[in-house]
Amino acid sequence: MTSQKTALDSHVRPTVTTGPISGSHKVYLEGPDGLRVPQRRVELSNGEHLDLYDTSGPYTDESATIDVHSGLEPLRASWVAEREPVNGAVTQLAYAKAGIITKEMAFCALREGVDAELVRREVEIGRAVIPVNRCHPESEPAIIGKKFLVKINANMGNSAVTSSIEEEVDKMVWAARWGADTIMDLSTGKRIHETREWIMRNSPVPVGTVPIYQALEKVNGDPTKLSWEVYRDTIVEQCEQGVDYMTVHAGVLLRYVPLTAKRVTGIVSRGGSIMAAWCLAHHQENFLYTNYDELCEILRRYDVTFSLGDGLRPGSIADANDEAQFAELRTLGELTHRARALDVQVMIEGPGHVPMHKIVENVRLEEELCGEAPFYTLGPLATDIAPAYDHITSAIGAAQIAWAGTAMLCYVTPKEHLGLPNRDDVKTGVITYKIAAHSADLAKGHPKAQERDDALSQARFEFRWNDQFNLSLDPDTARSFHDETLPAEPAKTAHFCSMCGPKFCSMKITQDVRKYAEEHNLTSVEAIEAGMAEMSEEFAAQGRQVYLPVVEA
Ligand SMILES: C[C@H]1O[C@@H](n2cnc3c(N)ncnc32)[C@H](O)[C@@H]1O
Ligand SMILES: Cc1ncc(COP(=O)(O)O)c(N)n1
Ligand code: MET
Ligand code: SF4
Ligand SMILES: [Zn+2]
Repeated sequence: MTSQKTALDSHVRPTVTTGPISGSHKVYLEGPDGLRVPQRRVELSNGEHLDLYDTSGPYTDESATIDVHSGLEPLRASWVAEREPVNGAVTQLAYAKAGIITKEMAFCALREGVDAELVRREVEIGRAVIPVNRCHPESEPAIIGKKFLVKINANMGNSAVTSSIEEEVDKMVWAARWGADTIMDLSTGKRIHETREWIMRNSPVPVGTVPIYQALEKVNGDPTKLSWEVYRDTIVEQCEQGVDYMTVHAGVLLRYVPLTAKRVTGIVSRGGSIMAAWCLAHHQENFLYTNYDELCEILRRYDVTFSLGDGLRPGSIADANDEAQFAELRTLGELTHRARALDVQVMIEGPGHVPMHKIVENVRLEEELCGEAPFYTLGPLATDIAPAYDHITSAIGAAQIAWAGTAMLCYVTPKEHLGLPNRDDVKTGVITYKIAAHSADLAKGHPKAQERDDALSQARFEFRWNDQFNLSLDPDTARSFHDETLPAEPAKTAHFCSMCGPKFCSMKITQDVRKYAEEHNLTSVEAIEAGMAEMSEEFAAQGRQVYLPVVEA
């Protein structure tokens, strides 16, 4: 285990422990121009190994941040410094339009095992984004788009009620370690700027924020006191700090607010409710909408990606796919095209609470209205009735919406609707969403997705217990569950576990069947049938039983 330190204020220096995920270590994929992409390699007991394509890898043997703070240059520092603007812009979108493959694009291509030209092309047409602020050189670029692996985001940040800087940095490290592709700092409590500074300088993954939260804090929590000027100063401050993408609720228009009046749960988006309150109090159009061009200009200077917020998303099954939600989506479509014309990258945030039969319509409409900009959805929860299990209710919706084309899934933790998640909740949320994202990758037929399932299944069938654990999303928990009943070392190669015991282990019986067939040269159907009867007697003599298949005449 290593402990990470930074050169920031020593009075609040958090000590964060990271360490390898069981049975794996860090290796590098080598690309052109000295490009190196960290990967997590699992060494198997049969002498093989598997490089996991789906994990960034920094928190395996060591963290990327150790590199940063051990005096090595941050990954992207020279990439950013060497580059000239194109058409006055420094965004990945501008470079892609100019036909340039940036280092970030090459890095993403290597990481995903695809051609760099595919990455450039998808960025150019806006179907993928690479959120990489020029001022966040520490981060390892990731590509978000439906042609690529489904990504997951982990939310964190303090609230006025609880949490400290140490706890929030700890959550960031924990989220990245278990496989979050991006994180969002949604702090609304004390020391927002300082908390974010700690997260930014230590995070190896892109960081998103919702700037209206900090703007509201600056006016003491009174939404009516907000103004474009306060907001603009806040985003410039966050751009300078290196925030890679920002949620902007510019689609909550004054005339849409009444559409929520008859909803069961009204406006559940924090940003959405703040903007609705401002619009009504001033009876003016949303200042994010009216100042949108200037907003684009600012984000363009840093290459910050828009995450156009779904301020009117449904917060209950009853409110799903209603007029308020889709009216806002149409406006987000307009804003997408305006930002793209100015070379600013765009993602679109999506719901929320949606029953399964209403999920696909959300994706198709988003694609149509927003020119296939990457969809970034919060779950959605497929039912409202299981508080304390909303990581599950939402993973059901998340797997389906990802299969239908959502590019990034925002996790939901077991604490949703109940309180601020802690570090354990962060891990549960991340693992749950890795399951949803990977299930979608499999169903979408991503060429590398099945490799891992096959490797784990093979290990399982061959009773290589340690390999089964090490190939899993959460080796620690898998191992501890197994060891709860069979902790002794020999059990790690035993041909059974405590579920069925030695005589009823179906995989063990299958192996016996195969072995017997091989030994008796039972290669034809007739021979197998003859052999089965014989084997049955042999097994019976050992006090075991096999059921012979009934073969129709
Ligand atoms: C949009 C989503 O963001 C989540 N959310 C809002 N604030 C925080 C926080 N500080 N930590 C974790 N999740 C948060 C809520 O769960 C909401 O559903
Ligand atoms: C996928 C997604 N949707 C929304 C938000 C913002 O939260 P809010 O809209 O409640 O301010 C978010 N951070 N991520
Ligand atoms: N659970 C709510 C939702 O579905 C969010 C509550 S906290 C802003 O969006
Ligand atoms: S999660 Fe809690 S604080 Fe947030 S909207 Fe729901 S009830 Fe309100
Ligand atoms: Zn909710």
